[in-house]
Amino acid sequence: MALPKIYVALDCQTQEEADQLVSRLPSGQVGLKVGKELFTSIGPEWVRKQVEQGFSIFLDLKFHDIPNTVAKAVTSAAKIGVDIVNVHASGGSDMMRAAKDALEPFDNPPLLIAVTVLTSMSDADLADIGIQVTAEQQVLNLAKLTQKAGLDGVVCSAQEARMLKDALGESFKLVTPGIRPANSATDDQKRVMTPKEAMLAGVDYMVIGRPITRSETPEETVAEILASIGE
Ligand SMILES: O=c1ccn([C@@H]2O[C@H](COP(=O)(O)O)[C@@H](O)[C@H]2O)c(=O)[nH]1
Repeated sequence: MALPKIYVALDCQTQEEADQLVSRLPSGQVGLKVGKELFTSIGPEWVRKQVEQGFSIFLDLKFHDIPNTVAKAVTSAAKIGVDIVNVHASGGSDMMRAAKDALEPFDNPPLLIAVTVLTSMSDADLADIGIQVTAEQQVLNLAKLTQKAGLDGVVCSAQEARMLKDALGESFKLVTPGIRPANSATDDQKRVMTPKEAMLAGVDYMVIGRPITRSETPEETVAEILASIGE
């Protein structure tokens, strides 16, 4: 079954807040992205419950560790029944291959995606950590490494989407946070695009958090965003 185009980032602290938000989202039209904040607060049981209720889940824990540890972590994620799980591409080829191999025994494994350069980082931020190429070049380098390791795609900014589709093919999946409807605050995101621009650039799945979760009327904001991308 096709996965939803938009995953709502449920960045909150408590089960009550998460339940309240989920109750205002149209199931079947959007997926849920569970990241470090919520997962560390309330754990896998709540995520399993959302899977049982029919939500598609992107478990965004960005595993980055030695190959054995990451392989075991993605196995645990697949057992929860999530549709997308991710690792950091900068963990290297051996780590990414170990994660991919760990998903082999599953009949219906999640998409395995690698984070390239966080959408909150600019060229200057990369220079600060000793990376002397542009964010765009580093995204391309890590995306090539990811594809060679056999993963399904990458997390990147929608700004890099067209370049990656041209270089790596249409079937290589692109998952893009840093999505901001026109006139929304960019917050801590530095490489951003609107939902419509992202769709035109060829993005497969968009992650949108605060523009929806901070809205007084999240259901209406989701409806407006879906309409803007023709969904
Ligand atoms: O490069 C990345 C990787 C992950 N994220 C996550 O996506 C959401 C974005 O939330 P917004 O409120 O729409 O900014 C958040 O959960 C991040 O952890 C990312 O932003 N960039």
